[in-house]
Amino acid sequence: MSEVCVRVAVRVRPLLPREVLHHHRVCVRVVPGSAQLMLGSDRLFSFDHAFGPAASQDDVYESCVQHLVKAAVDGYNATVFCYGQTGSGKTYTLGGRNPEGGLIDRIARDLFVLVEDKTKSDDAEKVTVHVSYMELYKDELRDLLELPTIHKELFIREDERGNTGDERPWINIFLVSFYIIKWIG
Ligand SMILES: Nc1ncnc2c1ncn2[C@@H]1O[C@H](COP(=O)(O)OP(=O)(O)OP(=O)(O)O)[C@@H](O)[C@H]1O
Repeated sequence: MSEVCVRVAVRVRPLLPREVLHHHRVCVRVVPGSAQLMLGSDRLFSFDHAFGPAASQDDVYESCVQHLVKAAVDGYNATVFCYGQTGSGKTYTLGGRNPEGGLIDRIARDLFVLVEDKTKSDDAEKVTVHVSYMELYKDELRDLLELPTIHKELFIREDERGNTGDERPWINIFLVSFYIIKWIG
């Protein structure tokens, strides 16, 4: 695995139909064959990965995320997060409401394949997968696995070992085991 702990990818989304209609123009472009982005004609920014408007969800997943799923199953901590201004494509990239699916779909698919492989190996241990799904919007925390709580005050707490999520019932945590989802909240 790479020695670098934090890697940054930039993704330029295509113009939306309404932007084309309003004659908006793209002002950034990926320098071909590089991980650099040119803003205007002379401002160059370097990243670990740079994806242009034609990049697919698979391109992003396979270059930036897939190896982290493997690492997580091998016992490493891994975090992937999207950051950007409103409308820049964070939800799209993660997988919200588009037929191609996104990172979350691909992570879930590969995670269970890897977990299943692991449980078949000779030194197999019991593997459990937990999932929580929350959104921090402005200063409000929303539990996306229990929409009726959307207007409740929710908190994230850490225990003495730095683990989050033990503060149930604040945030729902579901135990997921081989595609069977059981409520343990
Ligand atoms: N790579 C892409 N290819 C095609 N359409 C995209 C792409 N990225 C984003 N879009 C479209 O751009 C619009 C805005 O994207 P999205 O909702 O993902 O932004 P966001 O960063 O999550 O915004 P917000 O912070 O407001 O929730 C959506 O209509 C989405 O379908």
